Amino acid sequence: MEKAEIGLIGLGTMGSNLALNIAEKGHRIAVFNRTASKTDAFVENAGALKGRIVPCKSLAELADAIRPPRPVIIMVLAGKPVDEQIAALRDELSANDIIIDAGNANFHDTVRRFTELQGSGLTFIGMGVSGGEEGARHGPSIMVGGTQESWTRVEDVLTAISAKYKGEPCAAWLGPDGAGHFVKTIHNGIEYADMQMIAEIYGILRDGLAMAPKEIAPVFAGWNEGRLNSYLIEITAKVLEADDAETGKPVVDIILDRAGQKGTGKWSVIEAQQLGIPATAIEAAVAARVLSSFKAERLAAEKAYGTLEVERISGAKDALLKDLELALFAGKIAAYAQGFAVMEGASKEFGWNLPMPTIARIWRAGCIIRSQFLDTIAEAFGKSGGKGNLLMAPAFITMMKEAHPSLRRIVARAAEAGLPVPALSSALAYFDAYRQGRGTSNMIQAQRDFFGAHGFERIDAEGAFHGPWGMEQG
Ligand SMILES: NC(=O)C1=CN([C@@H]2O[C@H](COP(=O)(O)OP(=O)(O)OC[C@H]3O[C@@H](n4cnc5c(N)ncnc54)[C@H](OP(=O)(O)O)[C@@H]3O)[C@@H](O)[C@H]2O)C=CC1
Ligand SMILES: O=C(CO)[C@H](O)[C@H](O)COP(=O)(O)O
Repeated sequence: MEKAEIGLIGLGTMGSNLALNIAEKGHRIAVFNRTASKTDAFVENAGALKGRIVPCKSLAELADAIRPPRPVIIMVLAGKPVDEQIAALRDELSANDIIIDAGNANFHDTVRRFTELQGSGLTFIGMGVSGGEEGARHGPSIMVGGTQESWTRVEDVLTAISAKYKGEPCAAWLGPDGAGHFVKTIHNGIEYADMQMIAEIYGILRDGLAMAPKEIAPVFAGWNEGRLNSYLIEITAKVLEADDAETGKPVVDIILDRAGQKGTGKWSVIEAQQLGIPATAIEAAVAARVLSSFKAERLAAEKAYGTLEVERISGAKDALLKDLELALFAGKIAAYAQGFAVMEGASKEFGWNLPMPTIARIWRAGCIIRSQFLDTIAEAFGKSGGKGNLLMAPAFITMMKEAHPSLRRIVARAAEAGLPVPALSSALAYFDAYRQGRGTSNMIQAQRDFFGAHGFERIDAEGAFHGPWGMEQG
């Protein structure tokens, strides 16, 4: 039988679609799934692509079906399952074969796996893939970490299956070992912030203006035609339009307000904290998902404090909608500035030399946060080389100057109305603190020195000083 060019393990949502994408681009692919019945069903439903798919019932069969040197993609749940698959593959593969972990791995695991495989003859690639089901099938954004030499060996197939932005492939080698998975993690952190801020604006429209889903849908659809144009805004409008077949009610109204999460948002926040880079909008988004999961506690608290009235915001609706659009845009700028700053911090810390303009470019299509906005970021980073906070790029200074007064008004009105906007208000506070030449941490320094003799710097002299606190010092 003709040998396959590539193998794939894990025929779940992402793996099955990625396998079809690879087959569609003309590559013969061998596939294996832990639950064999899924492999059979997958091949059965592969239609015209069936002839390019080699179903395998074991990893030995999979290895035998691929022409060496073998590239094998693992697309299973993150964590232990990946380690188990790598351990089992090591017995079946030989020198020069490449193992590619394409799931959402924690980059620390990727660095460890990369190191463990060094000297084994096998090569390891940690690859972030974004785009969900649809992206995997028709073109995801692909973020590769590993040796540059290993990237050249798989570049053709990965660029072929990736999304294209005006003909440019959204796949790139971003740096050694964990670089690809780190960038994918921060992509997801930004995704969390984007989604949370959209949900907060939806909350203002629903509870502040008492608008029904079908009234809100055209608002988002309209914004999708302007500066907020993005996949997430587009699907938000579609979500708001959809009805539940069983009840006839808008689907969004029957979905429980308890958000799930698989870990990438939390990893983003942990890494931001470890690197000492503020990522407050992302942190707020992760915390909001956690708080959303305390459903019973929230219901009890609502009972204790009393239910707030719906329709809490009044005034000229057109002006308010314009403010909401600009507020969301300003929040988005701050959240992306934070995400890119975390990547810049990691790049320095781990010596990765992450190519920021390339990252912005490969996020313009295929991935969940794809947007017109990323093209603006790519352009700004193209000029600056991607160094420094996005908030200091000339184009972003202009945009933020126009948009931040709206963010300020919306956060203030939401606070007055009792509507929670944690990500938007964190974004605003970050911006206000970032642009404040003289902040208030002189007081923190005074307090630290008062109770702990930690010392402080003066504005008018070099050196370390103590305050006149006397015996009260702790
Ligand atoms: N869904 C999405 O939008 C995206 C997901 N990802 C990432 O891709 C990866 C796969 O996700 P997705 O396809 O959604 O997940 P699914 O739940 O759809 O599929 C999971 C796959 O993992 C396999 N698997 C689970 N546990 C084990 C194990 N212990 N040993 C061997 N195989 C195992 C399953 O096999 P079996 O059929 O036998 O259970 C199945 O093939 C994850 O890392 C996810 O975070 C990345 C981008 C987007
Ligand atoms: O990687 C993805 C999108 O980019 C996955 O859909 C991921 O599952 C999203 O994260 P979470 O499940 O935590 O919301």
